[in-house]
Amino acid sequence: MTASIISGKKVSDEIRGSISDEVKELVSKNVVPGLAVVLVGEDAASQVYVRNKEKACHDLGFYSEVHRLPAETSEQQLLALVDTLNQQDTIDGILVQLPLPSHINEKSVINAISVHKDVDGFHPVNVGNLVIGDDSLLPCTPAGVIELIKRAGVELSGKHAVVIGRSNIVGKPVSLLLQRENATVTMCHSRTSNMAELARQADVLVVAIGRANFIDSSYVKPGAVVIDVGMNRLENGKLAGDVDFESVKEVSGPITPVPGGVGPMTITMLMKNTLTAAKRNHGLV
Ligand SMILES: Nc1nc2c(c(=O)[nH]1)N[C@@H](CN(C=O)c1ccc(C(=O)N[C@@H](CCC(=O)O)C(=O)O)cc1)CN2
Repeated sequence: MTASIISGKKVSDEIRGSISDEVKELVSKNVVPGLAVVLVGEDAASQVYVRNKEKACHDLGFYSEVHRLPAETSEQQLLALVDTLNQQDTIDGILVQLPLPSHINEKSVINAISVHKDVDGFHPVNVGNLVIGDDSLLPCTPAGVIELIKRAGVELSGKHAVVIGRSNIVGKPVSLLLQRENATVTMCHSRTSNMAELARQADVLVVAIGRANFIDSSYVKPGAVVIDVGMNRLENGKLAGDVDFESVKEVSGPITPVPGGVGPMTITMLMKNTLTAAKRNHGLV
């Protein structure tokens, strides 16, 4: 039997509806959440994502600034812009779109963003708070993954979750958030020798490896929930996830599609973080 689809678009629209209502309330108090997005270079995928973020801001009534800088921008020039945005009262959240050109040190840039305006949740202080379980701005894609699982009605407590991939922006934080929901978490990565065997033990399988259609049905326990974080642009221009959707949906439980799954949730969680930052910056929480 074909699996049910977890629609990130549908869940995202529901959450954005709530965000829009909250923004209207804030605006009535003369508070307009402001997001600054910085894009360095001409990476095509990044341009799409930044455009999606800008549109979400406009749709939800946020103030939005997008700074599009040439690829030749120096690290110092970028750091100077971040410093200016840190001090700008109309800006509650700042993000610098990744990846950056190789001559710029990503860690230096992330560290330069004010912790309170770090709506990506990448700053070491926010990451540290995530690790120890303290309140923090959460990284958007991991937070979106958890929200999708919960809204699909999946109980995580006591379940075995297997995360394939250990990146700083997805694999590691999503593993921590799954633990926070009392799942038992196995993290697989490029050096894992028995990945398929471990993946088949998962009640919930989260895949974030950046390899198109890599995970087929041989990695999936019948009925397991499958969350595909992959975002791979194929030579024909189409988007593919890390999961071979057509094969896996015949054995899995609820599964996210690509596009229309985790991607829209990333943007929505960014809007949620920006709203939270705005309320905090104005002493409303
Ligand atoms: N500073 C950041 N950089 C990057 C992040 C991030 O969270 N912060 N994450 C990824 C890219 N990403 C956000 O920027 C992102 C990826 C995909 C989507 C999305 O909406 N995908 C759509 C399809 C879009 C398309 O047509 O290509 C979908 O899956 O339905 C949004 C955001 C790396 N960089």
